[in-house]
Amino acid sequence: MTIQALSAKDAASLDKDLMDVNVGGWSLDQLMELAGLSVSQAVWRMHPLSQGKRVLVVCGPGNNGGDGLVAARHLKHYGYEPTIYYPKEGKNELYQRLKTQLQNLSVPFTDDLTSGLSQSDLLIDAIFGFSFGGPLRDPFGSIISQIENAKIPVLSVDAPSSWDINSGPPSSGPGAKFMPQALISLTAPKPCVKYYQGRHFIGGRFLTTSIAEKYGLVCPDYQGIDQVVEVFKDGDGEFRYAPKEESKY
Ligand SMILES: NC(=O)C1=CN([C@@H]2O[C@H](COP(=O)(O)OP(=O)(O)OC[C@H]3O[C@@H](n4cnc5c(N)ncnc54)[C@H](O)[C@@H]3O)[C@@H](O)[C@H]2O)[C@H](O)CC1
Ligand SMILES: [K+]
Repeated sequence: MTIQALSAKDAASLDKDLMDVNVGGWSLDQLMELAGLSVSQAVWRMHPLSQGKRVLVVCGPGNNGGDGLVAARHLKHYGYEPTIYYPKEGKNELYQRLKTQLQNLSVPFTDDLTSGLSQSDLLIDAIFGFSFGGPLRDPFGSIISQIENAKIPVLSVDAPSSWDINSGPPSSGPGAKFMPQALISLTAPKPCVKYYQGRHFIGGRFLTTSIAEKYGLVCPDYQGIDQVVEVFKDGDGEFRYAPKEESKY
């Protein structure tokens, strides 16, 4: 079965449905916890501890950044050594709580991206997700330039930051050459995945059949306790779930 993409507008609307007390019934904290847990499991799959424990988590000011903060906490418990680069901190209490949780685990925060990059084995791009709208405002142009030239693998959360959610990478400037090694789409891939080449996971195990049907989606075929499922591009460029017997999990 092919996997349908979710436009930026539909992703925001689906998010609202999930959090409607009479529709999905979820709170933002719950969704973010599951999203961040999925990100941490994608790291476990693509970059096991044996490939290096030092993970630089670059967080943006919105909920994409919140997913990164949650993922960092789980990674710390798995035995990784996360460091957070959070140049524009989100203002609401949820982000402050996530930050306190990390500080209580002695997870360091750095304001030096250059050193962070040189001292890490993997980077998590949790800068922007489905609410990104270009062009990049300061200080993110130079941050994206540094990340797209990074020598370490990158896992992007929900979308490669700086890419337009619907139309993909910018034609020039920061982000034009950005092609992360791995991507985890939350709930469903966004249309920009058409331009993406790399390892691709889906996570955010909170979709139900009725909400999926409303948006023309298929619930990902999660196996057992997994919070991620890997997807593959077939010869027609369509994304498909791995058949059950071929699942790596
Ligand atoms: N249902 C789900 O799948 C869930 C996904 N989650 C994650 O939430 C993000 C979307 O979060 P949101 O807060 O709406 O927005 P973003 O984090 O994408 O970004 C908003 C943030 O970025 C600033 N910004 C936007 N454009 C620019 C720009 N050109 N230059 C600089 N700054 C920009 C804007 O001002 C805001 O501050 C989704 O992708 C998932 O990762 C939830 O965690 C759970 C449910
Ligand atoms: K991102």
